[in-house]
Amino acid sequence: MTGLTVRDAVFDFCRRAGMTTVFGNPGSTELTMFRDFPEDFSYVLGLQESIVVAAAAGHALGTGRAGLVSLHSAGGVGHSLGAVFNAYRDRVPLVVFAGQQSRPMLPTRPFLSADKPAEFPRPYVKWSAQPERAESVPGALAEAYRIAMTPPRGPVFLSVPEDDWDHPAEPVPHREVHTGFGASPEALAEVAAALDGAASPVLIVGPGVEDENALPLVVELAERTGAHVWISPLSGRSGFPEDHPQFRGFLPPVRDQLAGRLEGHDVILALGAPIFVYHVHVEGRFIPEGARLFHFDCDPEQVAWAPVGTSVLTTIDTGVRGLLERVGKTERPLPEPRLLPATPLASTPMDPGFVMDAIRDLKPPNAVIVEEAPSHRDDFHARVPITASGTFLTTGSGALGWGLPLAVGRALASGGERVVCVIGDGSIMYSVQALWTAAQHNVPMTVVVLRNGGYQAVKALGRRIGVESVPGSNIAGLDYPAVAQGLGVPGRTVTDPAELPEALSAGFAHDGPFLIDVAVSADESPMYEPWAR
Ligand SMILES: O=C(O)C(=O)c1ccccc1
Repeated sequence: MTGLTVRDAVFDFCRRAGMTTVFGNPGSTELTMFRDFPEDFSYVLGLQESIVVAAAAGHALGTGRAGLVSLHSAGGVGHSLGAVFNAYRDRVPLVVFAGQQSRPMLPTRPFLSADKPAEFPRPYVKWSAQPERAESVPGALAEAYRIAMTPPRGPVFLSVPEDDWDHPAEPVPHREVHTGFGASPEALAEVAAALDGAASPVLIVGPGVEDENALPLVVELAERTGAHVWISPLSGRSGFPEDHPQFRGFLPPVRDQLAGRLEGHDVILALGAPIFVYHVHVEGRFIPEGARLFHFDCDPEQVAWAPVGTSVLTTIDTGVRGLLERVGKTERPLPEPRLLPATPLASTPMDPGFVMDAIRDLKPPNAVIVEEAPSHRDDFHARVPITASGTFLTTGSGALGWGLPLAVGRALASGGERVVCVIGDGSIMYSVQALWTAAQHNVPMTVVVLRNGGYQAVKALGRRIGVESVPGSNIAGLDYPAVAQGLGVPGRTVTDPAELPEALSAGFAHDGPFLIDVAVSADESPMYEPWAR
């Protein structure tokens, strides 16, 4: 025997994996996990479990390592699940520990205990277990971690009864796992031939490109082929330099509109992008008639359910590298340059576009934008071009309450860059306690609340189908700077457009978190129906 406990072996493994920041919210069933908490680990407290998970995700996206999470038994896991759903769909690697009552108590269903703990977070975890024996916990963690980090990455879940942590255990042997994998030469030759022979190819860049640090390769492929480039609908990451002359914009999450944007292209190559994320149902073609679609992704399930096209199971870096070895240089006409929309006139309340343009012009050059302002998403993308990999994050899956804690976690991983969280007044209230964590750690984050007084995206989606009045969609009467102040974050309200530049500049330069609440006008048009505008 080595004299080690399960706890020693677990922390030793986490240390070797670079997971030394625990995002958590503790309870009695986790007390034994934290006996003699190692000095080289830190614990970041979130005041509710969905905040804990989203902050760990922001940290993971900032560091490139898996996030480490500790949740309280059944209730805590329940609170976290909306964020776990986003982490799963957005492919963020997280190792989630959950507490559990001691094994001898479990037969009589004690207070706080989880029934069928491994089933609770499914299907939104890649792997889930409560090991049969205490001494199996470290090995189960190693397996879980490797699964979390294997493309497509995602959350894994480990329920550990509290009496397991003091149990003797062996250390986990060191192992390496190389997780990239590639397409067959035949598949690459087929796609390369299609690109070479295309009259007008188009690339659709999805979040997988950033996940795999493949952006330089994708830019090279775009320039080699002269293809137009779109970002996939509702992508949760930046994907392509939006000031590049070949960049065309974001595809709409509506089937017929999306196919319309691709009209005129004969060869479509989707890279790390699901085909396709839609938000509302409309009948129609997936892609234009006669076009050939090729789809590169690392997820066997996605290549199975993709409704059209030829899928190639590959990680994006290896797949694109393989294409670059085979595709010739073709000069094709560049698309018309994209123009920024005109800045709206100053008004009270302010047009949201007026605020976005000011954010674009005044934000620090290395800022990372975290966006959760659903009714302004299209306008935001049109006005604030993202030009560097890793500098835009949002939910690609839709569970709100993710953006603010994601920004806090990303700011905790900051190497000097400022995080600018652009968020709706509806969105921020799902997880506003995340401001407290931001204040405790004095993170470099500026929150800009676009306050339009309601769940405007829901109203706008209602308008597109003739539901003119949506019950429960007004949320006026909240004082956001006062709420922030109560959680330890200074803030101010701006109603006069003339004050906005000074307020933003001061907020971006503030030492620590700062909140700016801006009264904006509510858009009256239906969502996703541009012809109605
Ligand atoms: O459609 C919705 O109800 C919704 O919650 C949502 C989430 C993100 C963006 C837009 C709408």
